[in-house]
Amino acid sequence: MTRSKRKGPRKKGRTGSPTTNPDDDRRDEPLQKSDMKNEKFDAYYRNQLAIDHDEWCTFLDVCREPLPSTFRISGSRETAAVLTSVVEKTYIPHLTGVVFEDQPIPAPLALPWYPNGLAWQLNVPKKALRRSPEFKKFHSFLVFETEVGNITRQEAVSMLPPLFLDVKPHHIVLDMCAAPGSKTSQLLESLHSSQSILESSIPPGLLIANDSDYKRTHLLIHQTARLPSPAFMVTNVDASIFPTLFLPPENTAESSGRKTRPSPLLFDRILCDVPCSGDGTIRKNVGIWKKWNPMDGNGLHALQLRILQRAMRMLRQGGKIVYSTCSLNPVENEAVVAEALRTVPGFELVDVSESLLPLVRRPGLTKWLPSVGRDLKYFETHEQYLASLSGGKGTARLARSHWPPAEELGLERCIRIYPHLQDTGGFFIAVFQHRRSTAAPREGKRTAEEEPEEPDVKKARVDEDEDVMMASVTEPSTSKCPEPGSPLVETASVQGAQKQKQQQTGGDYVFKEMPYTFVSPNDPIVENCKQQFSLAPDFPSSNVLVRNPAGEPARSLYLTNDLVRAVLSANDYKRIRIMTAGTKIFMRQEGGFGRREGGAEDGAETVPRFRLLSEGLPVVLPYINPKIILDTDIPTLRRLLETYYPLLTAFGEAFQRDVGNRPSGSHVVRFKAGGVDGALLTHDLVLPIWKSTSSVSLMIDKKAKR
Ligand SMILES: C[S@@+](CC[C@H](N)C(=O)[O-])C[C@H]1O[C@@H](n2cnc3c(N)ncnc32)[C@H](O)[C@@H]1O
Repeated sequence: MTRSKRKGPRKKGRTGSPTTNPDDDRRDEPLQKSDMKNEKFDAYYRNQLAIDHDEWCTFLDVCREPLPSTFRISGSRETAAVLTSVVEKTYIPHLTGVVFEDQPIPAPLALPWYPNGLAWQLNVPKKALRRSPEFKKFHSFLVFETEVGNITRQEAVSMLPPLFLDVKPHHIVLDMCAAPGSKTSQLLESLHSSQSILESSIPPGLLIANDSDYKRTHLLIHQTARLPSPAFMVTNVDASIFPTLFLPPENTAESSGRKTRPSPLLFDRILCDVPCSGDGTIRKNVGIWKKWNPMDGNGLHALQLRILQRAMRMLRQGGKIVYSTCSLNPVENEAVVAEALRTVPGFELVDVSESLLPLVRRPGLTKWLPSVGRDLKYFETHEQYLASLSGGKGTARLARSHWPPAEELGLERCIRIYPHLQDTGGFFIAVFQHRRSTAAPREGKRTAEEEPEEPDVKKARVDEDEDVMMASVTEPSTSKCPEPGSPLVETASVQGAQKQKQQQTGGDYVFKEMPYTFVSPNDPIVENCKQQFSLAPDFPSSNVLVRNPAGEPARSLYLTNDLVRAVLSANDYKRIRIMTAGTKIFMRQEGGFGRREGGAEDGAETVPRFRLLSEGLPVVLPYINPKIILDTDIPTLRRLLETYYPLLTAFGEAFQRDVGNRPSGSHVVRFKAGGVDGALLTHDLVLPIWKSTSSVSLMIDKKAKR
C-alpha cells in the first residue's frame, strides 16, 4: 500500500469534512488497487442491491478506478452557447485521436443526459492533461474559464438533483443542506435562466440556501458569488427544524383596509441533499475501503428523515421536493423516503422514468435488510431486532423505519445510479410531489386552501418534538456525518435538541451577523445614486438595504427583489439566521464627497459618494439611462486592462473628450463588440470605471482583469 510520508495526526473523517459531498474536492491518500476491498461492504451490498454476481464484480472493479473529471458550462445562456461551440468546434477536433506515452487518450465527452450538451466528462490522466501539447492548451482554457465563473467543476451525479427539480424564475426555492453550494449554483442559474449576457432581469422568485454549519455557509457564499442575485438569501439553521417563514400581512381590497395576519411562506421547490455516509463517493474517497461500516448509515437515518419531513411540511400543493444522497445504503435512501411518505400525508413519488432519458439508472429497492454492529448482524424484522437486545430490554438503536415498509409506496420510482452504469459515482434520488387538492389552486397565487397540511406552526412543533425523541434512540448527537468506521454516538441528543430550540427562539446563541435594514427610499445617498446614473423611475429604491441595525448607508448598498424584501421584513433575522441577502450594488468611495442636487450652491450640503460595483451592474443596468453610458472600443479596453490608473491623455481623442466632459466619480462604459488587431470581443461588454481628476480606472477585480 502506498502511504504518504505525512507525519502527525490524520485528517478527521474521510475527507476531514463534516459531511460527504461528491463535489468536495479533497481526495484521500492513494491506495493500491489490491487494498481496495472491504469484506463488510461486499457482504452488505452484494445481496442488497438486487444485481447478480457478474454485475456486482463489474460494480466493484469500476469502484476501484479513479473517477473521471466532469465540468458544467455555467455562464449566462449566450456565454454558454459560445463556450459550448468553442469546446465542440475548436478543441474536440484537436483532442480526438491523441496518443500520449503510447496510450490513446479519449477526447472529452458531452454527458448525453445533460440538456443542451452543457456538461462534459474528461477521462484523462493528470500527467497527460498537463504534458500532452493538445490537452495542455485545453487544460489552460478550462482553468481560465473556471476562474471567471463560466465553467464549474462538478461531479456528474451531483448535477442531477437540480435537473429533476426543474426550477423556473418565478419559483420559491429552498436548498436545505446547501454547502459548499454546487447544486445551489445550478439552482441559481435556473432561477436566472431568462437573463442575458449583459442584463439580469430580476427574477420574481426566491432561492434560500441553508446549511447548519456556520463555516460552511461561507463556502456557500463564496461559491455563489459569481452569480450575484437580488433573489438569493443564505441562512444558517438546522434544516430539520427550519423555521416557518412568514410573508407580511397584505392590505388587499378584500380586507377593506384591515390588516390580515402574516401568511406562512410555502415553497414551490425544495432540495434535500442531506448529510449522508457517502459511500457512493468511494472512487474519489478511497479511504472508505478501509473504514466502511453500515452503522454510519444507520446513525444518519433519523436526521435525514426529519429534514425530509420538515421539507414536506413547507411545500405548497403541486410543489416538488428532490431528496438525494451520495450513499448506496437503502437505510439512508428508500427507508427514509418510505417513512416520510407514511408519516406526511398528501405526497407521492413522481415517475421520472422518462426524464433525462439517456441516463442509465436502476429502480429504487423495495426490500432490504438492515444490519447492526461491527460483525454485521442482520434482523429480518424490527421486532426480532428488539428481542435481541438483552432479552428485549436493551436500548434500541434502530427504529422500525430502518426496515422496509409493510405497504406499497411506489419506491421503485426512486432512482439509483451505480458507478459502473455510466462511469460515475454512486447516487440516489427521489422526486416527491405534493398532490393538489381537488379545489385546484390558481397559478401564482397562494391561498389558504393551497397550503399543505402543516402551515400550523404549533402542530409542527409537536411533530418536531416527537422526531427529536425518535432521534434520541438512533442519531449521533451531532448533525454532521460520523467518521466512517467510528462508533456511533448513541447518547440521546438532548443537547442538540436544546441548541435547536435556542436557535428556533432566536436566542443570542452565537449568531453575530449584522441585520439587513431597508434604507428609506428618499435617503439622500440613494437619491444621489439615482441621479448620478439617471436611474429610471421604476428603480426599486424601496428594496435597497444596508447591513446595520440603524439603516445607515455607511458602506455598501444592497438590492433585493420584492420577495426577499417581504421575507426580510416579516421575519426576525436572528430567528432565520440570515447570512446574506440580495446583491451588493453600490459602495462608498473613500474620501469622496459630492454635492447633493438641489443643495446649497456653495457645496455646504454634501453626501458621501458611492460607486457602482461590477457585480451589481447587471442588476442595475436595465434602470440606467442609456444616454449616460460611455461608448468606446477595444483599444480603450486594452489600455484599461494593461495599466492600473492610465492618465486620460493615454486614450484616444474621442474617449478623452467623452470622459473629460464628465464629473469625476463612478461611470459606466460600454466596449462595443468587434475585432481589432487580433483581439475579438464577441459581445458588448459593460463595465464600471472611476474617473479622477487626471486618470481613469476600470473597477473590476484583479482576477477578472486577468
Ligand atoms: C451532502 S452535503 C450538501 C452538498 C451540497 N448540496 C452541494 O451540492 O454542494 C450536506 C450538507 O448538510 C449540512 N448539514 C448537516 N446537518 C445539517 C442539518 N441538520 N441542517 C442543515 N444542514 C445540515 C452539512 O454541513 C453539509 O454541508
